[in-house]
Amino acid sequence: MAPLKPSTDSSSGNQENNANNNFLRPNSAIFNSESEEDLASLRSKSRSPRCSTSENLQMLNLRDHYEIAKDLGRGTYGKVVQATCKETGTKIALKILPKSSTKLRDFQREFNMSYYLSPHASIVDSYNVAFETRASYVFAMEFAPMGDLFDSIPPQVGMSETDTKTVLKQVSSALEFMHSKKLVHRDVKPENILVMAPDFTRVKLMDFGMTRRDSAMVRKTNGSIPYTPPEICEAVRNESILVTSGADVWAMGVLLFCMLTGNFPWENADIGDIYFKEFILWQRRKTTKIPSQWRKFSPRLMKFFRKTLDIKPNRRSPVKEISKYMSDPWIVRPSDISEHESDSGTEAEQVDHLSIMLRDHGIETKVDKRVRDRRISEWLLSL
Ligand SMILES: Nc1ncnc2c1ncn2[C@@H]1O[C@H](COP(=O)(O)OP(=O)(O)OP(=O)(O)O)[C@@H](O)[C@H]1O
Repeated sequence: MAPLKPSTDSSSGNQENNANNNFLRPNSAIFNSESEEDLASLRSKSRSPRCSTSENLQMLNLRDHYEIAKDLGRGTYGKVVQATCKETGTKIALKILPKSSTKLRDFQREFNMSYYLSPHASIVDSYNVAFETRASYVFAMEFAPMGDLFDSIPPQVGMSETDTKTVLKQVSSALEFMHSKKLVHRDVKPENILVMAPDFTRVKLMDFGMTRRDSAMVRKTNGSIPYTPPEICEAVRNESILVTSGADVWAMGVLLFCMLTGNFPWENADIGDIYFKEFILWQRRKTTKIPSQWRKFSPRLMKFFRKTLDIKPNRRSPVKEISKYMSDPWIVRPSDISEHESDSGTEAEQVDHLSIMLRDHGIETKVDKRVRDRRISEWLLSL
């Protein structure tokens, strides 16, 4: 089981772009101009513009208008700073994306998405403020004094069941809202959930840089992190991939595991990852043995995981399904789990079991790794 580390960390499973560590950046392919206009007009219908917007970027000197207090976080190409507006005294967060690594179109898309979605209670409130400086594009959003959820998950311990349920209820509501608008977030992870109250009764989804229309085709330009679903992990660089809400459902399942354990379930949802392989064998009912790191969960929660973490995106439950499990216990005490373990073998036995099954299905291990992994994935999908 992989210890929980920030998923921008190069050790968190990024295989393709570790060198420049840009695997979480928005893809450049994507929204056609028609969709872009749709969003802009929807946004202006729902909220009234107050000042410089992404369609009409004003050139400003940042420090003339804002007092910068400190860095709140750095993404791959940009950063977020805490600032106070000199004119109004309002404390805000500014997302600053350098022009050297950000296309205007990508900036506009992210700002428009954030602003359009922000009326939802569990989505970060974006102000209608976007401008450019000599070197950067900038937009404003509400400031979250408690930072992001990643820092609230005790490593290798996890959060309490109550707090996890409180968070998940809000995140699933935000995702349900996005999915109802045919939008897919595509970057659900603790670093993109802001904590607004110490008891987690107010958390907010943020960072819409990767958000795209459901059913759009995008190119894979980024590597994989533990939240990336298998259908995207297996795609090669520049391959066209279909955007589906199932990607958010998968990431939500991984997020739930991380919150309850303080660990990642695997580094990559790729058949070359032993922890993923073990889980999928159980998920596809090829073994009744629950992998060890999942044994603290109740049968009801395992049922939810089985429906959420399905290899086939179209078989995954919609995010709202989580509401059916909210009143169930999720964690069983260690004394309650012997029953789950009764049919277990060692992890090594399970891996042997997989190798034998692969051999029985004619999948050689001496072919090129990518070809082999693709064949294994195809075989698993056909089970
Ligand atoms: N409104 C805010 N209030 C407080 N902290 C924030 C706020 N927005 C962002 N942060 C912090 O800054 C970090 C980076 O922000 P963000 O995810 O928007 O940047 P990014 O460049 O898109 O990152 P990534 O590389 O993950 O895509 C967040 O993980 C969070 O810790």
